[in-house]
Parts: sequence; C-alpha cells; structure tokens
Amino acid sequence: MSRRIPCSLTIAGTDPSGGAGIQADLKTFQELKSYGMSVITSVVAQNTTGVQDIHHLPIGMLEAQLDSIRSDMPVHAVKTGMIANREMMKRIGEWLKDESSPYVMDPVMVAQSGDPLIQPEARQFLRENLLPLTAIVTPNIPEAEDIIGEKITTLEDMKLAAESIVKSFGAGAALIKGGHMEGEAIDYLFDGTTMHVFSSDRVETKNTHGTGCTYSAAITAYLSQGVPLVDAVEKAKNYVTAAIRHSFSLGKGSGPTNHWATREEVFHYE
Ligand SMILES: Nc1ncnc2c1ncn2[C@@H]1O[C@H](COP(=O)(O)OP(=O)(O)OP(=O)(O)O)[C@@H](O)[C@H]1O
Ligand SMILES: Cc1ncc(COP(=O)(O)O)c(N)n1
Repeated sequence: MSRRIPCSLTIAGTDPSGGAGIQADLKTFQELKSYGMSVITSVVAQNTTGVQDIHHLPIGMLEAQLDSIRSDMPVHAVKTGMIANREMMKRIGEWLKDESSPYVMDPVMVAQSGDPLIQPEARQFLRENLLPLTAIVTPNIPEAEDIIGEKITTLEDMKLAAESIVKSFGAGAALIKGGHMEGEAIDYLFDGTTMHVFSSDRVETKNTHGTGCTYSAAITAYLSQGVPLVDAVEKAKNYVTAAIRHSFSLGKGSGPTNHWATREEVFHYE
C-alpha cells in the first residue's frame, strides 16, 4: 500500500553550528521521517557561545523562496522560528493566510545566549497578526510574558498564560514551556478546551542550545503525518527530552542537543 509522503516546512533563521534554527529543524524533520524543506529569513553567524553577526535576506528573496515552495511542493505542516522584522512577518503572514496545513509558531525573540533575534517593535505585529493564524504557539516563559504582558512565576501562572494566549490572543493552542523554571521540566498545553501537562525529569546539563527549535520542529513533523495535536506534543516532548538527555558537549558554550538520540543504537560520547 502506498502512503502519502509527509512534508514539513520551516521558515526561520540559520545556525552554522547546527544546534538551532533551520539546521535543527531539518535534522528533526529527517529524524522523525517527515520530508524537510526550508525558507531562510536571516543568515545568522552564531555558535554555542552566542550570536556574532546577522544578515537579513532581502524581502524579494524571502518572497521568491515562499513562491518556490507554493508553486511546486506539498506542505503538510509549517513552522516559523526567527522572523526578524515586521516586513518579513507581513509577507509570511500573507503566505500563511493561503496555507491550509497546520501552522506551528515558535515565537523566537532572543537566543539562549541573550542576543536579540527580532526587532522589539516587531513583537506586537507577531502577536496581533501571526498568532491568530496558528494551530499552536510554543513560547518559553519570557516569550509568554512578552505576549500576555504579565510576569509568570508559578505553575498556576503558566496555565493562566496558556489559556489567555488562546482565549484573548487568538492562538489555536498554546504550549508554555517550563525550561526556565526550577525543578521538573513541566510544559502546559491549552488546546482551547482542556489543559494538558507534559513533564519530565530535569537533565543536569548546560547543553540545551536549540531545544525550543527542536521541540517545535518535532511537533510540526508529527502534525505533517496527521498525528492529532495533543499526541503530537506528547511525542515531541519525548523526543526533545531524549535529545537533551544525550546532548553533545560540543563548542565552548551551551552545546547542541542530540537529534538522533531516539535511534535504537544510542552511543555515548566523551
Ligand atoms: N534541563 C532540561 N532537562 C529536561 N528538559 C528540559 C531542560 N531544559 C528545557 N527542557 C525542556 O525542553 C523544552 C524546551 O524548553 P525551553 O523552555 O528551554 O524552551 P526554549 O527556551 O524555547 O529553548 P531554549 O532554552 O533553547 O531557548 C521544554 O519541553 C522544556 O521543558
Ligand atoms: C536562527 C535561530 N533561531 C532560533 C534560535 C533560538 O534557539 P535557542 O533559544 O534554543 O538557542 C537561535 N539561537 N537561532
């Protein structure tokens, strides 16, 4: 019996060191057996220690890439990561309005190193124009605080934020990631009707560069295969947890996660 080839698209910035951005997304799509495609917004010179330089592609080149996909390739799920400015957001929003596949937004604002990845004035545009198009948005705590305009300090606050992002800001569903909280790594998903919780033991490691990208890419890959949203998040949580547990001590800073950690033969490295 022949089966549809699941196809995932990421629209995001790059990471030459391979842990975050487009590179992390494509590795994740490949690992989870979804055909991976990418539209690049910005070329970022970065590594495990931080961001060294950023070059935003001209708008025409962004549009040309989006057209290349639309005119030729099937898309069964799409995610966005770093979109640096309003102009890019506007074009991507127009493209997404004509897209019928589920849209996963990782509302990337700063790199883990603290370096800003989007212009401050673009945040409002993201909130007002792209958020309502999502099937799911996946903010970490600082990103969720930025969206709702309130501090999040407790697990109860995380749940309230998830509900508010859906009910007041129009997201299809909201997954608030607790990587920045103490203790267990707890995430809350509000899908419009029910609050779901996904939790794992915290792995004692500094090598978490790209966890957010990897998580949202995994959700996208599962959605492209027709897995229902809550199951897709559960499977993606298992994937990202394994990728953190077997992460790599590469580079001088926060090392990358291990995208092949769920393969049967997991090697251990120095
Ligand atoms: N040390 C850890 N051990 C286990 N799980 C973790 C750890 N740190 C983060 N996570 C989990 O990884 C996923 C990504 O969460 P996080 O809040 O770190 O996102 P992010 O901030 O977007 O990513 P990044 O830290 O790369 O910027 C979540 O499921 C979170 O619970
Ligand atoms: C191009 C790009 N997109 C996203 C991130 C965030 O990744 P992280 O917060 O996991 O370092 C990044 N560092 N670079």
